[in-house]
Amino acid sequence: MSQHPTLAFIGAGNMARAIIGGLVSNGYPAEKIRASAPTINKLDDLKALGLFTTQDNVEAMHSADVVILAVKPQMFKAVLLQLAATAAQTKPLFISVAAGITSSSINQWLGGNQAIVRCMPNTPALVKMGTNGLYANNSVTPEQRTQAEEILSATGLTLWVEDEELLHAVTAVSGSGPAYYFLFMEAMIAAGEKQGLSRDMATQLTLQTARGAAEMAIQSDVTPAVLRRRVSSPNGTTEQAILSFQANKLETLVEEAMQACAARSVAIAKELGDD
Ligand SMILES: NC(=O)C1=CN([C@@H]2O[C@H](COP(=O)(O)OP(=O)(O)OC[C@H]3O[C@@H](n4cnc5c(N)ncnc54)[C@H](OP(=O)(O)O)[C@@H]3O)[C@@H](O)[C@H]2O)C=CC1
Ligand SMILES: O=C(O)[C@@H]1CCC=N1
Repeated sequence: MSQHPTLAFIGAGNMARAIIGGLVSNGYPAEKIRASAPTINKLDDLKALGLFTTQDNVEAMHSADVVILAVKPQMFKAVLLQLAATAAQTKPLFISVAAGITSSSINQWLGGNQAIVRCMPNTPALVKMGTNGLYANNSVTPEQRTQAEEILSATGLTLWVEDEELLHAVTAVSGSGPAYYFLFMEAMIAAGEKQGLSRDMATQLTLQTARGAAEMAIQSDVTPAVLRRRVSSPNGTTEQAILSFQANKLETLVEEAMQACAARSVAIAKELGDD
């Protein structure tokens, strides 16, 4: 990034910390990052990293070029109403990472005419392996679009959607997706242990296999389905595991889980939004 805009994180929980960690380890100057949250002692580690920390959201936002909204969706309305007066004066770029809450609700709560990028990130941002689905409202300038993309690409992949509704699907795939893989890892570790491996060995084998499979799929010019078939020798061992997954309807389980995830994102917009 040629210049480092001043960033203010409103909310400094799991997602904000993953993005901050990714940015700082990518060389983003800590003194250009501010963070606010109500429990000041939870911010000690961020302060130790060199960030300016405060309990006062308006103070964090003051003179920030980009304000990253990283509180729970339930807190959005109250927090944005508090920021509206400053937003009208300073006109920063807002980046919201909240699931469900629409850009029109955010704009309304901020008093209107605000440049808003909605981002659906994920926690692997912490290790610069994040995935960000981005949407910009009509007030976002081309320069601000580039700015948002530069900031978030320091944490991983960035892809834009032109239809905001698609962020529900992005949430179901990549926003919540790390949890599905963690669950699968938990299950593989437990099953490996049941077959006699130590917990440590089952964990190492599982995690390296997940890393290897993901890296291979990314680097390969063939689909995951082809790679799967290459592991599955005819009448071999893998075939039995795949047949067992299919008999237990893995594809249906995944589809239903992702539909439930997207439906919750739609419901959050209705329950908590003002559209
Ligand atoms: N976790 C994830 O994997 C992902 C999360 N998101 C989105 O990120 C957002 C945050 O989620 P997550 O980080 O998991 O949640 P957390 O509960 O971990 O973090 C919420 C943060 O908000 C702070 N907070 C609470 N009230 C206020 C307030 N009034 N003003 C300022 N800060 C406040 C909390 O501080 P304190 O601890 O002091 O109460 C905490 O730092 C959500 O909108 C979620 O949809 C999006 C993609 C992935
Ligand atoms: O579970 C949640 O609501 C958030 C949004 C996507 C991932 N975590």
